[in-house]
Amino acid sequence: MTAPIVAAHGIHKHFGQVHVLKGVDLDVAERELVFVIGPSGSGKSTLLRCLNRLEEPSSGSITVAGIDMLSPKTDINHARQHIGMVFQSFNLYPHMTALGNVMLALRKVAGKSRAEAETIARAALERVGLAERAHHRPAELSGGQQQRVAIARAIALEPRVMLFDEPTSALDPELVGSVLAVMRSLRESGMTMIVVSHEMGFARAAADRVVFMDHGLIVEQGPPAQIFENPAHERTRAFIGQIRQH
Ligand SMILES: Nc1ncnc2c1ncn2[C@@H]1O[C@H](COP(=O)(O)OP(=O)(O)OP(=O)(O)O)[C@@H](O)[C@H]1O
Repeated sequence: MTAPIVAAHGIHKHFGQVHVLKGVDLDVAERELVFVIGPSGSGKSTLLRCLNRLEEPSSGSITVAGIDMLSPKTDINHARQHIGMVFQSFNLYPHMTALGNVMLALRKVAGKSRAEAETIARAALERVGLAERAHHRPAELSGGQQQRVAIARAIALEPRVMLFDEPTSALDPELVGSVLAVMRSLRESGMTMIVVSHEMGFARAAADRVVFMDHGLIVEQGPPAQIFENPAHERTRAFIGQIRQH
């Protein structure tokens, strides 16, 4: 691997007495799409949240796009511009339009002028297929459209890496495809992505690597075909069997 764009080494995270991440190492190459799977409570969300320091790791090192994320000298708000994050719940401001939500991030986080922010926000909404809905409020949009606004808000900041935490699990099944299509086009444009999700079809089609986490550790990783069809570990096999039944 050439120098990884995300390098997380020896990550531990405790919540009080609970040891949630127990020494996770994850290197991600530029343009790679890494899928993270694992049982509920295995630490997948916590790992993503440590990568952009929404959570403070108890120990370890994290570098993203050359920035030492854990250094006290790092301006974390500035650093987060490089790491877009999309959550299960879209976290849009309900009183603002789609355009307003995307513009707010550009104005507050990137310090863009109103005119600049509007131009960039419109282009980002276009990219997720929502140019026509720019003036709709979240309540006037489907869940899939709201999630696409959230993606537009993140990509408008031109991040180097995108983190997705169960981006489709709050959506009605018929809306999942539209969000996956946007993720696929991002992937095709060369975006580096780390995706926590159980969308195995998408993982098979788009992921370079699947990482299986259990009890705060990466148990096994490899290409999707290997992890889904021929996992080496009993725990991976049991988990894949479970998600297949859903
Ligand atoms: N802020 C917090 N305070 C205390 N415990 C937490 C906190 N956040 C997460 N945990 C605990 O850390 C463990 C891992 O949670 P995490 O959300 O990372 O798991 P996950 O693999 O993403 O699970 P899921 O698939 O259910 O989202 C869980 O036991 C959870 O209860």
